[in-house]
Amino acid sequence: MPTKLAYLGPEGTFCEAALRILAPDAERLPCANVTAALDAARAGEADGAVVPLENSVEGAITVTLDELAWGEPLLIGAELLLPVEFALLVRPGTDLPHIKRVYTHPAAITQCRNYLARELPDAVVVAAPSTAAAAQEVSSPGSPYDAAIAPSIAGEHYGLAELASNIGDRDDTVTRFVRVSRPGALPEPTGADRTSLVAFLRDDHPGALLEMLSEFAVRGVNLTRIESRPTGDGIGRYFFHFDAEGHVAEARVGEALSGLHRLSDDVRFLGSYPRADGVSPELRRGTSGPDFAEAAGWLARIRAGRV
Ligand SMILES: O=C(O)C(=O)Cc1ccccc1
Repeated sequence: MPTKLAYLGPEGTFCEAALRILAPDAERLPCANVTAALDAARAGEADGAVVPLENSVEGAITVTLDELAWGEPLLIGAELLLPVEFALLVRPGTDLPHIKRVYTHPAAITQCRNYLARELPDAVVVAAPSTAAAAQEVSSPGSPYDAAIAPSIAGEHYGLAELASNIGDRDDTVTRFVRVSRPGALPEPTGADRTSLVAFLRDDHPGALLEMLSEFAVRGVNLTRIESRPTGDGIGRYFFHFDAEGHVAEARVGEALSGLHRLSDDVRFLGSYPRADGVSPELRRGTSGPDFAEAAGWLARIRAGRV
């Protein structure tokens, strides 16, 4: 039976492009937003979902971080780094001076800031559920929007003209997408893996975050992302997202996570999965699997009085 994956639709989003690379044979279920895509995976309407997690210019896609932290647990099983290029798409015949209202996903607004300031300084820019949703809307005859910022492919799909190409502030922008599914067996360690988790503070005190970070530091686990997100319980209340190098099956990562578990209110494991860039961690002396095994053997010996 082919896999069915939900994603941030409609057809023509960057998310769809990511899904096609991550799972070329999967059946695709376009959803109106990230929450709907993850809920489809949670409810079993799909076997999983592909959603954007962060991009190299603007940072986190916070809706994804928050969705993964709350609600029914989902596990990340794969990631993909997708270069993103933005096009300015219009109904055929529209030219630049006639563009008063631009529609696109918030991540595209922040990544095309210079172009918008330079070429369309007076245009109102409105947030859309996705880039392709914006293109689809602009293609409808009575649309209040004059242009969409979206991938070129969305322009082709919805019959729009490409008025300007590659309008991102940087031409090396990359978005990280993840494939998530309901909890099950983890991918095997590959030697170049990433582990994602969220941790909730037990109590607020000086050094609380430092204590969490120390659990990684003392075991030689490098972090690749750390994010604080509000818990919603009032100003100043935060929880933390971590991406760490390595797989939970490895001693140094596993022990860091159990250390974190001991001092946190709650730790939600979000998965261990192969890194898209294939980079293996540089292990510091004394932090390899055999080092941990040797130390455990030593401890067992001295506990048995064999000194
Ligand atoms: O709206 C899309 O096409 C997405 O997949 C989300 C997004 C938007 C802008 C940059 C990267 C991802």
